[in-house]
Amino acid sequence: MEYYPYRPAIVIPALLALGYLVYHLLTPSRLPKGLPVIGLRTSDRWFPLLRASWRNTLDFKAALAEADAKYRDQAAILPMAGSITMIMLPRSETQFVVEQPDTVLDLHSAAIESLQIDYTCTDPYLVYNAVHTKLIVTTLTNQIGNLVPDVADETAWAFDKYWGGAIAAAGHDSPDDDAYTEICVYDTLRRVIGHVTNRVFLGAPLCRDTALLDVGMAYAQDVPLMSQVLRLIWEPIRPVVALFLTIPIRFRTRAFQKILQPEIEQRLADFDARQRDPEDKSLSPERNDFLQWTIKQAKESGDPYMWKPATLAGRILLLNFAAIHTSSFSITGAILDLVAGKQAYIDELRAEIEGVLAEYGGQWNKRALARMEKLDSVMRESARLNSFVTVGVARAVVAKDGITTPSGLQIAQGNKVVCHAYSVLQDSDVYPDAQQFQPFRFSQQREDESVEYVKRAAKAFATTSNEYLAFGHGKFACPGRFFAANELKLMLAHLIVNYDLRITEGSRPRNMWFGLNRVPPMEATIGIRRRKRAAA
Ligand code: HEM
Repeated sequence: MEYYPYRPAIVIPALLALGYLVYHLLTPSRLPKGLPVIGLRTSDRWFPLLRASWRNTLDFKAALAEADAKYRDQAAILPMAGSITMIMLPRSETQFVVEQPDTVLDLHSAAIESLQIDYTCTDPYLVYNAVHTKLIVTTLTNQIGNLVPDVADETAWAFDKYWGGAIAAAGHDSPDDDAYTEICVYDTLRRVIGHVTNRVFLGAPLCRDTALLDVGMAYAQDVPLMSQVLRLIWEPIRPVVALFLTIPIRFRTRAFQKILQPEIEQRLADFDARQRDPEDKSLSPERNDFLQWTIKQAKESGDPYMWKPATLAGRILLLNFAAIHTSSFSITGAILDLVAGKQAYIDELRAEIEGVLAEYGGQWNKRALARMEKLDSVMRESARLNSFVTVGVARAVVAKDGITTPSGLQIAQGNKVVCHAYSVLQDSDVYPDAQQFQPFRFSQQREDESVEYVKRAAKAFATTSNEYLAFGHGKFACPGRFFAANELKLMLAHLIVNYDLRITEGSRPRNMWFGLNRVPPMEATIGIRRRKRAAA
């Protein structure tokens, strides 16, 4: 009993707590002085920043409402537990942020910190040297048209597997059965998206390897979760704690690499053989998918590290991380919005899709998709209402001398700035009746011929602006957005033409908040049945 205070279970946490306090007292704050703090109450006399940060973390929606009500036109400090304290700039300065070069305000440094890449990525160099992003901007975006038949084929196959399969399993697949089958929107759609997106990343048959997709999805779930936990841990001990916390991530990365290894080795051997003899008829034709483009890019770099199977597989895993959750959230939101809307919306969409497709002989292609402006409008309107981006264009101040904003605020190196996104997307001065889902809001604006063409075209799903940060904005806006827009539109069109959705007008399950982000209700279910006389 007399040794009680010296027990390790007491001494170690006490020392850690003391170290934490000393470390913070000795580390000078880099935040600008005199800025108001979002989430702060006048009664907060002790640890005001800490208390504000917990308040904001527990109710980030309320923090954003306060930011919008009080600090629309002035900068404010936005503390969050487990995140570097952010500086939220006034709405008028979003354009200033997106115009800064990455030597001044950097997206990558912000993302590396936010996702704790040094711990959550088994090879952080893949992110520090993100050459796959260049391939998205160039090759993937240029190939969208050529990839449409593959995307259409995989979409049809995957919907048949998950939606058709659920209908059959419920015993409702006979032609005269009118009953609806209940399916979970997010769970089925993330699988459909996993197959379709990996058709483009890896080609068939690998894109149908459910073990590969499961590992990729689990990795994409682990990274945001673990990075959130890691950011809560005191920096000096974080590397040690991370060794244990990231075991599942290392396990999944290894499993992903192992599944891909034979394919990568075969492709590398074929690539070399083709280089030696381009006329070699014994080789199968060169594939047109992301893995193949990455191999070519790696070989052109001349650096053997770049074509190591682990490097190539690591890049595909990172792409799965960037593409699948974002796209799944987006289409889940759109389906839930449509189901909670009116049958007339679906009828109008079907008329557009079937009309345009008939003009192209029933064949999907990029031009046909571009002409489906109502479909495009539904995706943009749903992203406006449900975007996971709540504070946008997060950038780390990397310039040695910091930056001075247009309003004269001096922000030192090492800080992170963010801009208003959610409150703008939900602002009725910007989007009239902003709380309402108006599926054809943007297609109606595009029809208005009194407005010049460029401004009308700027209402397309993938077009970004200061008022529409769902894909970010400026030079570092999401590079995959043009591909995502095409893929998601094709999927939505496919399901609208081939399935009936049970409309539950006015009752849409609410989105959820996960730290800084908003995500769709992942358990939400809807009623579906195969449409009679399906046309596509
Ligand atoms: C609806 C689907 C998608 C949404 C809503 C979305 C959204 C975003 C956002 C908000 C950013 C950060 C931009 C910024 O901070 O300014 C981003 C970055 C990124 N996205 Fe997407 N994304 C989607 C689909 C995709 C797809 C399909 C790919 C890959 C093919 C992709 C690849 C990336 C990459 C690599 C980055 C980082 C860019 C960089 O490091 O410069 N995204 N995305």
